[in-house]
This record gives sequence, structure tokens and C-alpha cells, in this order.
Amino acid sequence: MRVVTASEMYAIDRYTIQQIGMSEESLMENAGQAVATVLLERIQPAQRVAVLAGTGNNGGDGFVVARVLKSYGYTTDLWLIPPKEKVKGAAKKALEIYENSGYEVKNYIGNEKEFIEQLRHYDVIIDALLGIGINGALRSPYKEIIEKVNEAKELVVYAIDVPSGIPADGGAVETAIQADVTITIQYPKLSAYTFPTADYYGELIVVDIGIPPLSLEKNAEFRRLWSEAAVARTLPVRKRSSHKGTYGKGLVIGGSRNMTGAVIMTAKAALRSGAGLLTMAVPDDVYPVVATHIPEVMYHPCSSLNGCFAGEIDLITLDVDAIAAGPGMGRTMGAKSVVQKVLCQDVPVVLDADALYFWNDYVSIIRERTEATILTPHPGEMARMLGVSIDDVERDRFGIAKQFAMSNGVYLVLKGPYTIVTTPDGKQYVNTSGNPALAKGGSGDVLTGIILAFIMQHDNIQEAICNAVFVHGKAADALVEKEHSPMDVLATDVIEAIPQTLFSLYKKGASYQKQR
Ligand SMILES: NC(=O)C1=CN([C@@H]2O[C@H](COP(=O)(O)OP(=O)(O)OC[C@H]3O[C@@H](n4cnc5c(N)ncnc54)[C@H](OP(=O)(O)O)[C@@H]3O)[C@@H](O)[C@H]2O)[C@H](O)CC1
Ligand SMILES: [K+]
Repeated sequence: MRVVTASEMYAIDRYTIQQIGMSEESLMENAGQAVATVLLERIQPAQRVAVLAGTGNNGGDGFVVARVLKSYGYTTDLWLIPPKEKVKGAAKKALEIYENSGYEVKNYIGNEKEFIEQLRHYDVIIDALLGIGINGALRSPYKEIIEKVNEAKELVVYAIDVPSGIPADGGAVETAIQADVTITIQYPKLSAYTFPTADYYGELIVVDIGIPPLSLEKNAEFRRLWSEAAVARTLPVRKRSSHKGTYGKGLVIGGSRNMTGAVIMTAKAALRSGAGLLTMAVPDDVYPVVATHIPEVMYHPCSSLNGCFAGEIDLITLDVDAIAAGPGMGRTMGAKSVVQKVLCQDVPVVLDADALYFWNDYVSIIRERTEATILTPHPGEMARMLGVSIDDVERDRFGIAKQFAMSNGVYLVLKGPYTIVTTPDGKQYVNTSGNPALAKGGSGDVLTGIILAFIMQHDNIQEAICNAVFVHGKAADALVEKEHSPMDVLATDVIEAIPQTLFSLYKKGASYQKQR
């Protein structure tokens, strides 16, 4: 499933109309019919419905929906918010068809009191006030109407395309429809995957209105959801002839006197995710503590200074296939020097946490690298690396991630709800698993371990990273679906949930694995 911006959606519409030859009216009819099909399955015949329609084509979709619901015998009122003369183009045509079918329009203007009075008699509101054409802060009377609808908590609200008031591309929200369900036309919009806007969508349902894929390919950048089906399809298959070396020799670098747990979690997660052989490089001061925790790894104690890396690491003798550096290593000059040495190795490198701290000192080395560099910042780290505020990052997660990945030639994993993976050529993948249980210290360390293990087992780095992000979120989902609440889940619980998650994904992918 692809995700689009408002301007891409308009370009897709234009192309479909002008180059492919579908009429605007038929697209609107398809949109209204597709939305109505969902509504007919969900709304009970005894429920009273109000369709609230605005000036634009979102209102036009609403006219079609109101007509279909009435044709099926539903008690439905169509409230037209602007004066009728303001309705133009395809929406005007849809309104004519509605009226020619013998159905009545209720005008908001002049009947404001009646509207407010009626509101409490409805069970269901269909929000066709504003779609992707919203510009600037909400104007009267839309603002007041939306506030009244939101106040009536007993109403079930279905929004068409986007909850009215939400900017399609995401950003700050002052007033917007708080939908129970949003039925999006053809492709989800960015704001369904950024915050705070995503919180207004409720359940998201996408309906197809028959726009050919060619219109999308010609007019939209590559941005897609990475779902369970994609993971099941792309998980690597273990060959019967394989041995421990087949799945890579990985190196995890991290730890310091104050933070011994992070690197242990990274290593455990990597082992649970299929790393063939794993070595941990830790400051020799903390080696005795770390070594008691994991019997399955080899160790490479490094010289330490005040409990942290002193700066030396002998990477030549280690001979590894991929490296993850950062968890708990501290923000010292010694740590910086170790990371710089790591980046000079000709193997894929994952940098997380403290390894991102001295970003400006690494940029030039990273741009010269030929093997993959994978960075996994959370929004706070991303903001620091760019010298902007966290709000700036959150407001434009997609844009910022793309610009950063392309200009530095890295794979960027911008963490958060709906983690975005961006490849060096700017393709973007939105993760669809995970829940607030992951908003806890240690989550990122676990993800780094899974990524390290997956990039060693898969020859496609993008698929490996996307799958790792998905498995991490899915393991947390599995925990809260069974005996955990989102509050009590620990990062170590997530590691323990990796086996069942992989087990179920492999089962789902069994048919693909046979085909390969
Ligand atoms: N392929 C598709 O996706 C299709 C989508 N359809 C639907 O069309 C809308 C987009 O339609 P559009 O007419 O471009 O935009 P809106 O419906 O959102 O309405 C824009 C008008 O709303 C007024 N406006 C804008 N900003 C504000 C504001 N801040 N406050 C109040 N009002 C605002 C403005 O009108 P004025 O005359 O009042 O200036 C805009 O003109 C899309 O979301 C889908 O639902 C098609 O039906 C089928 C194809
Ligand atoms: K809407």
C-alpha cells in the first residue's frame, strides 16, 4: 500500500482525468460508492445518519454517499454547509443527481439552531466537510460545527478521506474531527502516519476507486507501508546446507561502567534473531559483568578509561561481516574514536544511541563509505543531529528523513510510532507494527540487535531493515495481546517474544518459501 501527499493525490487525479480519460464525475461516483459500501456494512438500518457536506469535492463524495444511503432506505439527512451556489464542478453535478433522485437538502445557513438541535437525535455522522483541500486554520462555520460534533461523544463519526480539519500532509492541529473511522480514498495520506494528526483518524480503511497504478507511478514518490505480508514474503530461508558462518559473524560494540545492560540486550536480540556468530566488544572494565550474562557470544575486551572505551579497538583480527555500535557506550572521546575506526571498515555498520552523538565528526567518513551505513535515531537524536527542534522533526518526519538519507547516502531508521525506513536513494517504508509498550528505555538497543542479525542473513539491506523494524514492533504487539499491558513490558520481554513472532511470520510465509 502506497502513502501519498496532498499534492501527489491532486497530480494523480489530474493525470487520471487528463491522460487516462476517466471523468472527474466518475471518480467521485466511484469514491462515494466505495465509501457507501463500507458504511452499509457497518451502519444499522435503525440508526439515524447525518451527512455533513462542505464546498469542495469532499462534500461531493458526501452527496453520493447520502444518495446511496437513502436509496437503501436509511434515515439520512444531508446537511449542506455552504450556500448552494458555492458548490462547483463534479460536486455540483453529484448534488444535482442527489436532488433529481427526489432527495431533500437541509441548508445549514439560516438553520443553524435546528442543526444544533438535531445533532443529538443522530446516531451516525458522515464527515464530508473538508478533505485534502484544506488551507490554513479552520474558518467559520466549519470550526464551530466540528467542535459541536466532537462534543457529542455518543455519535459514531465516519470521516471521508481525512478527518475534516486535518492537514493531509501532517502538522499541527487546532480543531479537527475526531473520527471513529476514516475511510480514505485510494491511498492513505501522510497525516495518517504522523502525530498528532494520526490520533484523529480512528480506524483507517482504504477504498479503491479504480485509479490505475500508472497514475500513481507517474505522479508520486516511492513511499509505502511495510506490512506483515511484505515481511512474510521476504524473510530469508535457511538452507539445509548452512552452518554458523553462513549467517554472518557480527560484532556488537558498546557498554560502559554506567550502562552495561544496553549492549547485553543488543547482543541477546541479535542472537534471538538469527545471528550465526556474535562477538561483543566492550571496555575491559565492564567485561566481567557483561560476560556473565550471555554464554553464546565471544568477547573482545577493549582498553578502558574511567569505565568507558579508551579509543582502541583491533578490528583487523576480528574479521566480521557486520557491526552494530552505540548501545551504552557513552559520549566520550574514546567512544568517538572507536566509532570512527568502525566506520573505516568495509562492512555494513549500524550506528545507534551514543554512536550518533558525534554525528558531525562522522559525516565525511560516512559519505565516503561503500558498504551500507544504517542509522537508527529516535526523534530527539535526529533533532540533535540536524540542529533543529524535536517538533521540527515530528512536523515533517517524511521530508526530513528523506533529505537526510539521500544527502548522506545512509539507510535511516527514524524511530517512533510508524517508524520510517528511508534508503539512500530516497525510497520510504512505513512500519505498521508496534505499540506504546515500546516507549521505554532499552527498546532501541533491542532493535539494533535485530537489525544487525537481519542484515547478515539477507542480501537485500532494505528488506532486512524493514523486516527487523516490523519484527521488533510485532514482538511488542504479541506481548500486549496476551498477558502484558502496554505499561509493564520490558525491553527484555520484547527479546523473549522474538521467537514466537518469527515462528508465526515464518508460518505465514511458508507458501512464499516453497516458491523460492
Ligand atoms: N482521487 C481522489 O482522491 C478523489 C478525491 N475526491 C475528494 O475530493 C477531495 C478534495 O477535494 P477539494 O475540492 O480539492 O478539497 P476539499 O473538499 O477539501 O475542499 C476545499 C475547499 O474547502 C474550503 N476550505 C479550504 N480551507 C478551508 C479552511 N481552512 N476552513 C474552511 N474552509 C476551507 C475552500 O473553499 P472556499 O470556497 O470556502 O474557499 C476549498 O476550496 C478529497 O479529499 C476527496 O474526498 C473526489 O471526490 C474523487 C477523487
Ligand atoms: K472529511
